[in-house]
Amino acid sequence: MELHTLISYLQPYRVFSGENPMITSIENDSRNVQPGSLFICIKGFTVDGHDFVSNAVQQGAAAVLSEIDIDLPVPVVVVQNTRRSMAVLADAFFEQPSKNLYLIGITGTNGKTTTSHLIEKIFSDVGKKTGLIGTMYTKIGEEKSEVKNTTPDSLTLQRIFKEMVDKGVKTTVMEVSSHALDEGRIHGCDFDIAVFTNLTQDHLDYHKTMDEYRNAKCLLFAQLGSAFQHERKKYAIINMDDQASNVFIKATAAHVLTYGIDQSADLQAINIQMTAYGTTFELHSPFGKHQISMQLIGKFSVYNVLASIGVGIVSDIPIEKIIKSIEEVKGVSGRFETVDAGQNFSVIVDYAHTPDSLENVLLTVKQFAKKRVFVIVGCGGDRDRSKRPLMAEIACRYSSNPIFTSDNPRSENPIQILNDMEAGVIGKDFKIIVDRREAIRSAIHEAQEEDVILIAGKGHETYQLIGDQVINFDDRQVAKEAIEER
Ligand SMILES: CC(=O)N[C@H]1[C@@H](OP(=O)(O)OP(=O)(O)OC[C@H]2O[C@@H](n3ccc(=O)[nH]c3=O)[C@H](O)[C@@H]2O)O[C@H](CO)[C@@H](O)[C@@H]1O[C@H](C)C(=O)N[C@@H](C)C(=O)N[C@H](CCC(=O)O)C(=O)O
Ligand SMILES: Nc1ncnc2c1ncn2[C@@H]1O[C@H](COP(=O)(O)OP(=O)(O)OP(=O)(O)O)[C@@H](O)[C@H]1O
Ligand SMILES: N[C@H](CCC[C@H](N)C(=O)O)C(=O)O
Ligand SMILES: [Mg+2]
Repeated sequence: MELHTLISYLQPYRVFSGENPMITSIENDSRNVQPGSLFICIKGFTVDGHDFVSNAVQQGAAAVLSEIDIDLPVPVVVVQNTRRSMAVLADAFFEQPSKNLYLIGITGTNGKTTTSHLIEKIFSDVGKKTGLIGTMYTKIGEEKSEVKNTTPDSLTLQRIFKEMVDKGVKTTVMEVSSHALDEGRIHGCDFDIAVFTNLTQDHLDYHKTMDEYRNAKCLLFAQLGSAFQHERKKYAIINMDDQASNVFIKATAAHVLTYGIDQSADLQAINIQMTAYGTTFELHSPFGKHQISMQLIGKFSVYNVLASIGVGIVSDIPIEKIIKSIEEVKGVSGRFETVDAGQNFSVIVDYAHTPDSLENVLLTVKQFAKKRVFVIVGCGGDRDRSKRPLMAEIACRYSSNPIFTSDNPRSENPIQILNDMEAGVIGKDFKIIVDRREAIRSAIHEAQEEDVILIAGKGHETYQLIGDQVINFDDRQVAKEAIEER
């Protein structure tokens, strides 16, 4: 695309040089620039992309998008906000790919990955080619690619959408993180459905207050558009049991379908019964009453299922087919995943890394535990410090044998993170074992028949981030090895 055609999508800008080169790619990382690229300089949280402009030009950038006037031998387009402009340009450059996708966005503190997998299954079971974007990977049909963020930056996102469209994807389900919303990573996305799972404390390092965090999440619903737009109906699927539900409803002009357990809602789960092997409940919906018997465990799983059923219903998928898909789901990798190496006690690996998710998962474990409950838990470095004492307190409240350990300390001193956790449980009984492998081994060696060990926080992760090192580490593998050592 010629530079002038591309930048015609922008709001007023200044351009230096009358040249009109052919733009063959857009890049926001100087290290990826090739001859013909438009290099976009982003002022980041750690570095300023404007500082890499000379590298970009040396590597052949055909033009530069900047927030400041720079004297360069290639055309420089100056805009007020390059991050916002990047979303506009990426959408235009890749020919507005999200318009050709049935796009479902999921936001909320917990349950995004789980719910997106449930929704993906519902759609693929009715024969749609699906795409999925989230914490674990990007998936096109069965083909998976690694990701850096839960929600990629706008440029990467539009590139993925374009690849999805080219590969015949019809329905894309994506997790939308609060960081992504705040940074405008999803500007330019034409969503058909937005789902709200829940809002509890996380990421206050970034958003500072719960109000700001909620406002960021609301942006998905504001961006959804009107109830009927571009010949398509738009829906917001909202959890009525969450205190913030009404704020989310007010934020959207789209149609609203609600779900809940405790509050009355369009889709409601009644008479929930749980065993250690699954959950049953009665679904009351606009289509009548249906009995559901699923393999997923916990009240929190019922919420994820209700949200997914809501998406299926507003997408005109017959309710019987939706229910069949849900009942077939065994679980999502690293979410309440059991490790079985022939031992006579239970080991569960779960991705709970917020106070609310830890409480939910421990409450679920306690419902079935016949003997002691061990929990091995840590808190991520360079993340919300204020959740550390809360998570420690929850671990002590609901387990007989809490062990605090490391979970991706990143640039922080692991001992300092553990000190922050300890501040929430002064005078309580717990162990501290800094090395996560040793913490897991200790619990497994101590466990007796019918005890339960919950290993929380890392779920599907296959690494431990210590300083700037990425060390191979998989809770499931480490637990298996420890069981075999016994
Ligand atoms: C704090 C934050 O949100 N940071 C995100 C942000 O980085 P940034 O824009 O500030 O980038 P930066 O590293 O300062 O660099 C600025 C610019 O210089 C460029 N650069 C840099 C070096 C160089 O040699 N040349 C060059 O051109 C960079 O490409 C970039 O364009 O934008 C990047 C691209 O979108 C993200 O990858 C990055 O996420 C970092 C890795 C991160 O840790 N983010 C977390 C907090 C996050 O976003 N998490 C949520 C999930 C939360 C949840 O689900 O619970 C997520 O969506 O992943
Ligand atoms: N609806 C829910 N409500 C509360 N807790 C939940 C819910 N669903 C899952 N959880 C808990 O939260 C953990 C993380 O779930 P999941 O990965 O689906 O959430 P997420 O929103 O994608 O998280 P992230 O913000 O890291 O992407 C699970 O392992 C489980 O302990
Ligand atoms: N999306 C979350 C994942 C946290 C996972 C946990 N293992 C940690 O590293 O804190 C985050 O980036 O805050
Ligand atoms: Mg996720």
